[in-house]
Amino acid sequence: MIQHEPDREARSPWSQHQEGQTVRLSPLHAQIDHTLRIPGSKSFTNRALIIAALAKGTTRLQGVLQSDDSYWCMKALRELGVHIDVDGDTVTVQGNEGQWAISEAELYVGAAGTVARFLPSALAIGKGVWTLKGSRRMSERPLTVLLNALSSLGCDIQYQENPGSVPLTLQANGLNGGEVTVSGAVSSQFISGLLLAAPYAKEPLMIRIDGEVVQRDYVEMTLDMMRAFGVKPEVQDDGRTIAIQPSVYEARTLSLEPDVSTCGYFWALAALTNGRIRIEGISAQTRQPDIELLHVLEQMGCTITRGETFVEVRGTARLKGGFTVSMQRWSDQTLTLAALAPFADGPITLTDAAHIRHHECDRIAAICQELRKLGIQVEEHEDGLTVHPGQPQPALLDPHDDHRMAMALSLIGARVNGLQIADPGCVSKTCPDFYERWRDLGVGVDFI
Ligand SMILES: O=C(O)C1=C[C@@H](OP(=O)(O)O)[C@@H](O)[C@H](O)C1
Ligand SMILES: C=C(OP(=O)(O)O)C(=O)O
Repeated sequence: MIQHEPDREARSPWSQHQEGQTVRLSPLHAQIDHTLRIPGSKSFTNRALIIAALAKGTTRLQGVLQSDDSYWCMKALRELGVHIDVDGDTVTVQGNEGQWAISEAELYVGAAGTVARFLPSALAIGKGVWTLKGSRRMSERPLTVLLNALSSLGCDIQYQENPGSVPLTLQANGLNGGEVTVSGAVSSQFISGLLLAAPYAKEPLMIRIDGEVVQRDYVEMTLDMMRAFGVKPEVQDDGRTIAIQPSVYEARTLSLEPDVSTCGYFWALAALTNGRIRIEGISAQTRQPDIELLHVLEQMGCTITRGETFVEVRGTARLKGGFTVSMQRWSDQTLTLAALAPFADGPITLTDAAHIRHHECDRIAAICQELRKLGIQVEEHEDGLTVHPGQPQPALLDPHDDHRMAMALSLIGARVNGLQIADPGCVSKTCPDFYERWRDLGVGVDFI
């Protein structure tokens, strides 16, 4: 029934659903008119945790996300001897000034791209031997570009199964400085990973970026977070070269923004059901690239109010389609738009997102497959898809063990009676209580 067996080991204790569950959704019983708060950004959470671990002093983070991705990040850091105290969404981290207390350990990164791509460089600055393991899917996701860069800077990497992927053993004796060239054409996280550790290289490190970077704003988020902890990256050559002097992160007290990628599902729900959703604690000026969704919702006929500390979306009786949009900068919302598209009055084409074939699943193939199960006409392209207007028919859908597939497809369940999604627990990667939130907004949610 479900083709893509979930990798249960990658679900953390913060996951809220049991094995074998399916969720059955039914349309809203009243129009949505709500103000919400959304948990902290996964991207800021894991950047802040890793920097705080490397910092001098005790950092206090507020608005930390509690989900699988942040759980595996904290667990790995704890296994490296970092003291982390969690009190709700407030987390205190005692920094190690770049010296890992435990010099031999096996670390599990789960299905978290941020942990798999940020931890190797942070380990490479230390002295020790560490084994990195991850979910089944993680061993298929690209890592070679980052690992080659680390090898060229003096880190020894042995692969246990396939060259260029986890599981692997990393033997480090400090990260050399100098120059390294890295491509961000498949993932921006390779560049972010190198940057996060760069202040602790033995000599100044110059990172040269080769070619176009997908989702470049995530690199800017990394640079912003480094600056917030007192390190001053020197960005030159239109952002293509970044120099980092040997320096130390200084502990801070920081409040993290809500996760705009998660906000996207809630704004899209208002768009789709002609409702109103205001999300507090976020400004449209955020660095998080998925905020771009607002422009497309506007183009589709929604009304957006951008306050200083909130963003509100009001839906429309008929969504407008008939356009093409490049998802290169904010591709985590590709699935959200693909799920809205059948309800628009013209086809929607999403382009420049070939890299999402390397995310939690091959997202382009997966969304096409699932939309077709609903009777929707879809064309798959190498770098995206075209979705045609149609009336989705209820079906049992497979989220391919991908949180964003489940959350995006759940939008359709707010309009189509009896839509079922297998393994709803996969939402715990970034939003463990997604279905409870959906239910609180009036969508019918039954676990069967
Ligand atoms: O650095 C980050 O926090 C992220 C970078 C992006 O990944 P890629 O650059 O690998 O596409 C994004 O899709 C992911 O959800 C978070
Ligand atoms: C691509 C994603 O995650 P990761 O950090 O694992 O790359 C995502 O959350 O959509």
